[in-house]
Amino acid sequence: MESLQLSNRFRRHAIRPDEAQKRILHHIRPGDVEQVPLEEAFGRRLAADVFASDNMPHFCRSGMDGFAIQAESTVGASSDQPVLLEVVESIPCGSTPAKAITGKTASRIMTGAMVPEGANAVVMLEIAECFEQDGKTFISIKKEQKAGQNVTPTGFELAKGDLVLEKGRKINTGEIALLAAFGAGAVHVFKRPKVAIFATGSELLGLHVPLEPGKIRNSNTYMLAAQVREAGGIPILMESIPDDAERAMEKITDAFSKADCVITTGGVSVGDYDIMVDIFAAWEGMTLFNKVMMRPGSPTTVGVRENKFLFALSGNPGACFVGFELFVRPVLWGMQGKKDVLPPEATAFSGEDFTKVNAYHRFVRAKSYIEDGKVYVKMAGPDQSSVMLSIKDSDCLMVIPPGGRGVLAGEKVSIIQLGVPD
Ligand SMILES: Nc1nc2c(c(=O)[nH]1)N[C@H]1C(S)=C(S)[C@@H](COP(=O)(O)OP(=O)(O)OC[C@H]3O[C@@H](n4cnc5c(N)ncnc54)[C@H](O)[C@@H]3O)O[C@H]1N2
Ligand code: MOO
Ligand SMILES: [Mg+2]
Repeated sequence: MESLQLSNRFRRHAIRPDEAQKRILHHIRPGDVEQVPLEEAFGRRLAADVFASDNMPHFCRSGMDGFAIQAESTVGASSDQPVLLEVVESIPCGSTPAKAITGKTASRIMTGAMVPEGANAVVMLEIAECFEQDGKTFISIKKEQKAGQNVTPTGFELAKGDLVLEKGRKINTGEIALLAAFGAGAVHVFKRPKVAIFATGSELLGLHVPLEPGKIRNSNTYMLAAQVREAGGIPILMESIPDDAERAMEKITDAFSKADCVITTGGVSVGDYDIMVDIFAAWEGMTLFNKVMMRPGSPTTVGVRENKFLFALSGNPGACFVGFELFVRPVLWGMQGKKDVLPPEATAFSGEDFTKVNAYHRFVRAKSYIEDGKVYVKMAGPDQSSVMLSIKDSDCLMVIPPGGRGVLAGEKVSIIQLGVPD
């Protein structure tokens, strides 16, 4: 990096939030791949498509405890004229039947066991009356049975070779079950991106010291670490940087060698001690944007250096939170191979008037609820950029377009969903 020119304050050019995201998307690259045991794969993202290695199920399977029969053998069966079938064997789970079924025979079968050749239905144990005669076992069936009943055909769920899970998909509970079923003891997944997090500001205190006048505890680092973790990354909590641009530059440069991307919070606006402005003026990376037409988080600045991102988020907790969701999450997702990386958008009905409009898009921390089968959203609390409290109560961001008169109660509003399972 070049030497700092502290007087060289950045000239700012505000761009729309969607344009800012577009610039970011252009630079996202999937990260490295590693192999992990299946039991450690939960929450990771697949680095390759997974195809069915066998039919699922790979044999025709009984869905009930009962008797495997040929449905046709029960044609005309009634209470007056029950059909009698000789029971020729008993098939437990895990074994292969020895005898084929004919129109005159049946086999005792357990749930999950392999249906014998010739059989196409299973009669539930409760329906078939069992009796012994001349040393042989018989069942009597008093009702016609349908072909296919209580039988799961081979390949009912998947055929061998079917695409089961796409590359980039998150391994959740259902995926784990499928991978185990296909014998994937180890899975290729994208590495979790390592994210160095710096707070900047001489007012910041550690968590274990008492408050002092004019100082606050550094909460953003921990909030961001939680967001990073939730987005699949590994947070590296760096020591806070005092308002000293030279030292900040050294520490940030050093962090680039250890982490896959770097986030800073604070010091990005136009204050005398807003050192991130000087960093972006002096660094060797490419600055993608240094102002976004959005509230909160308008001074958010993002750059790329050797394919690694530097996100300078606002110090105000509300703005820091929103900046992460709009700009950092897509990158962390993309590095883990996720296909759709922009935060999921939807529409809901506004549960209240929101008329605080300005020239920029507003991303309002909001809470959704369902009433009469419709999804409504309301502000999660005071929405100033400096407010922390409303973050914990928000499950979406209401998107209020610039200009106009805002959104009235009952009108449709765009929302960005937060924390949606993906
Ligand atoms: N004259 C102007 N002033 C401001 C403008 C502007 O355009 N002209 N922009 C405002 C906007 S919008 C925002 S957002 C903030 C951005 O501030 P910075 O990103 O420079 O952040 P700081 O100045 O460092 O701190 C702001 C605020 O946040 C608190 N903070 C900082 N770091 C943390 C942390 N790690 N944990 C918790 N809280 C933190 C800090 O103490 C300040 O209260 O600038 C406006 N000003
Ligand atoms: O853009 Mo700032 O983050 O509103 O206060
Ligand atoms: Mg500032």
